[in-house]
Amino acid sequence: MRVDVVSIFPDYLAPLRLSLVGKAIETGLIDLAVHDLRDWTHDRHRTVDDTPYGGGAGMVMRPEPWGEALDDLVPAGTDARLLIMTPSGRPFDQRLAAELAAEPRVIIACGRYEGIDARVAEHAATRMRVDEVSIGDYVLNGGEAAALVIIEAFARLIPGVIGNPESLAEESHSADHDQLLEYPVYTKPAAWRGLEVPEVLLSGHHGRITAWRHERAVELTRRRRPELLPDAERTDELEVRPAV
Ligand SMILES: NC(=S)c1ccno1
Repeated sequence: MRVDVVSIFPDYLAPLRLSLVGKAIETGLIDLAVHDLRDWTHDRHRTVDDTPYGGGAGMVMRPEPWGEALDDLVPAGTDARLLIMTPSGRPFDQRLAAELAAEPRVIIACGRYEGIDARVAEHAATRMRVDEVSIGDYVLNGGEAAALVIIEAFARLIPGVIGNPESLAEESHSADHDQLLEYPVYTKPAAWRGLEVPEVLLSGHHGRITAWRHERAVELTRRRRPELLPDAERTDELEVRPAV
């Protein structure tokens, strides 16, 4: 899989060279290229922004550098998916992460200032798939932090990136886990500061352990994210429990 990231702060993406994503890049599972948008400017000051039409505070990213960058990175006839990081985008979730993990090429545009001229997405959509994506209902100073989150979320789903694919099966929000939140996990010691590991987990009874874990996942999801509950697990009774 080829991933291109375009930013005016390319060094912000340096952490991608670490840990599992970094190893996937080293082994060639992921081909990552990070580009400086200013390489597609032609003036002495390498200008990427200008004042907004219609007035208002702040600056808007000019369309020309983005247009030329996408022309170079996505030649005509190339199958690619462009992601534009913006707080006004569609919510990023595990389902979209799984979609992206199956893409041959992803280009991520990291906006700054008040955002990227809207015509960039409009023009790009005439020749590639474009998604304006948000990692949450909050505003960052730019799209770079969002790009780090999204790349990590989909890269780990690419076969071979995670050593043991079994560990993906029961994670929060995974399709194999009915999109439930993950059950609580424990390791040695069995007793710590007066707190005991739930006895069932020490029983060696795999059927009971599986049932207990599912019950905890449903209970946690009902308490923290009831909208994620599958219909089969929804109940009408109001459960009053300590907020944990
Ligand atoms: N919430 C997202 S993705 C964002 C990008 C820039 N600012 O916020």
